[in-house]
Amino acid sequence: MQVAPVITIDGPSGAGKGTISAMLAEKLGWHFLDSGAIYRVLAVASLHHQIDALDEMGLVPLASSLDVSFETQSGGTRIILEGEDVTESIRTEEVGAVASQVASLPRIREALLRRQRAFREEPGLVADGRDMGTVVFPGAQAKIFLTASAEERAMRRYKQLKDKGLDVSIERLLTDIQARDERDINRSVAPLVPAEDALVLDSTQLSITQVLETVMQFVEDRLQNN
Ligand SMILES: Nc1ncnc2c1ncn2[C@@H]1O[C@H](COP(=O)(O)OP(=O)(O)OP(=O)(O)O)[C@@H](O)[C@H]1O
Ligand SMILES: Nc1ccn([C@@H]2O[C@H](COP(=O)(O)O)[C@@H](O)[C@H]2O)c(=O)n1
Repeated sequence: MQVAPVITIDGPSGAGKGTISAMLAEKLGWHFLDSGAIYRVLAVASLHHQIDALDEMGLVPLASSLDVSFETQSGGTRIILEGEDVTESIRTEEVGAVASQVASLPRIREALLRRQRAFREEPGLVADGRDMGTVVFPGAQAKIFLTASAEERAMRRYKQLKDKGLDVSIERLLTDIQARDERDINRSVAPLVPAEDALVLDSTQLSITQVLETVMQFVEDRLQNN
């Protein structure tokens, strides 16, 4: 049976995965999976239900039956958790930190696998995360590992949050990013690591346009030769 093609974009927090994945999906007219949003939603659900972020057995039923929907509207995708719009509230650094704790639990990752794979639909999928090319879609047609220095990623996040009118400290953002990197890289399951067949792209010195051009060229080449 023919299955829809997949392009995976993995990498650390703030590397630009979401930005590039959304642009690529738009250009190709493909679906887009922001897998980090699923972990973030679970983090918020754990707070709602007062389940500790490291209580693996307590979180499994919640992860397996997570009441979340991704509703595409003209202004973008709205994320609805248990009837509440959490599109903006899942984006805080605090929720990101809880998400990375929840994501370190093997049974939680297992419980979320099917939900992520269900996004693979015709005409194709661009999937953004940490383990898209290594675990969730190992047979993807093109895999990219997008990275940048922690200092550059903290600076990008700082500008992003300042633009939203939030008062943040760059030192604190850098510490948070380094802690999240450490947890994502060193966890026992699905650690943050480039897939063997991934294009590793360091965007520290590259603009969004330059990254998109490089990624597009690589993807076109892979899709033609697959
Ligand atoms: N090459 C780049 N140069 C400058 N700024 C960039 C670049 N790529 C992305 N950005 C900006 O950096 C910020 C973070 O990007 P983005 O949210 O896409 O990162 P991410 O890897 O998806 O992070 P996370 O995994 O935490 O969701 C955004 O404000 C985005 O516009
Ligand atoms: N495939 C993934 C995606 C995300 N995570 C974890 O979730 C945290 C939040 O992700 P963002 O991309 O929205 O920042 C992230 O720090 C990871 O710990 C994951 O493990 N696997």
